[in-house]
Amino acid sequence: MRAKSPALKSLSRTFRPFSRRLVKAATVRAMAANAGLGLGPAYLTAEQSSALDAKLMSEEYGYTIDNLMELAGVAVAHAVVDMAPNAKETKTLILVGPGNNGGDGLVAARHLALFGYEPPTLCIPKETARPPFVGLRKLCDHFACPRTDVDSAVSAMNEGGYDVVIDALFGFSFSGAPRPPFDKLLAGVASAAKQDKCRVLSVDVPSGWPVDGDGKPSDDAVEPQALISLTAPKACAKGFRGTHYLGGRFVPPAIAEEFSLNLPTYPGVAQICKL
Ligand SMILES: NC(=O)C1=CN([C@@H]2O[C@H](COP(=O)(O)OP(=O)(O)OC[C@H]3O[C@@H](n4cnc5c(N)ncnc54)[C@H](O)[C@@H]3O)[C@@H](O)[C@H]2O)[C@@H](O)CC1
Ligand SMILES: [K+]
Repeated sequence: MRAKSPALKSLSRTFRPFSRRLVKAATVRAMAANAGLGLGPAYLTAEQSSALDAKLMSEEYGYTIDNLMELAGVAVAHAVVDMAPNAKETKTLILVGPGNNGGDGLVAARHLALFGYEPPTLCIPKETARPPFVGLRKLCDHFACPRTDVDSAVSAMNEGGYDVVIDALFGFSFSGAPRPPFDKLLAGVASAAKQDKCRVLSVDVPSGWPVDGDGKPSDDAVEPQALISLTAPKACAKGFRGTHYLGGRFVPPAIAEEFSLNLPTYPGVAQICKL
């Protein structure tokens, strides 16, 4: 090893405390990020979200959609408990979409009924005829969740008939302009939220918002009071100013690292945390 010159020795003596402090600061920043205290989690694009989804359900990791949907849905139910803890006096409507986002809503309905809430009313404009949706709807019937149609749901939301509306219409696979009959339902929930007729909790993505966009696309789009991001928040939620929950406490550490998720630490045994 080459010997240090006296000048270099003196320089390194002078700067050692600072470099130690810098290293320490970097460590603290990383820890703070991991604990969700400072830098916050990564915001995923639609493409990254679906790659992450595929990884979780790959042969290597072994999750099934039923596993993930159950944990996502139970987290949604926990977010409702946080928003409206008075179970007996909370009337809930769940807008159920045709994909997995809708499946999360169906799971949440059952858990809310199990938690002692009045069984949530379901508005399912399009019944997806394959597993796990068929079974999830059957279970909701066994938990006495009533059904409503699009027109009745729109009127009731705008007349203050529900305290909480869960928007489980579309998640990270939504694209383009909403097609009928979802367009009418989205316009209905957006106007009810705007007039404070109910509190809207959106699941994973506020339905109708472009997933990779930078927020609410137009004045007519729904602006939910609360959002529960699943696994990790999506790009469109970066500027979200309402109550922002994170759920989906199922990510193996290696996947969190591979996707640089920077997830916060969930407190204790909680299924959700606030971002
Ligand atoms: N790994 C995860 O993070 C997990 C994600 N889950 C949920 O799964 C969601 C993604 O599910 P999917 O990939 O099934 O997709 P989505 O539930 O986002 O929606 C796909 C459905 O919406 C329809 N659609 C798309 N754009 C439309 C438009 N403009 N008008 C009308 N219909 C339209 C499609 O035809 C398809 O039927 C996530 O957002 C999350 O809620 C959970 O179920 C499980 C775990
Ligand atoms: K949604």
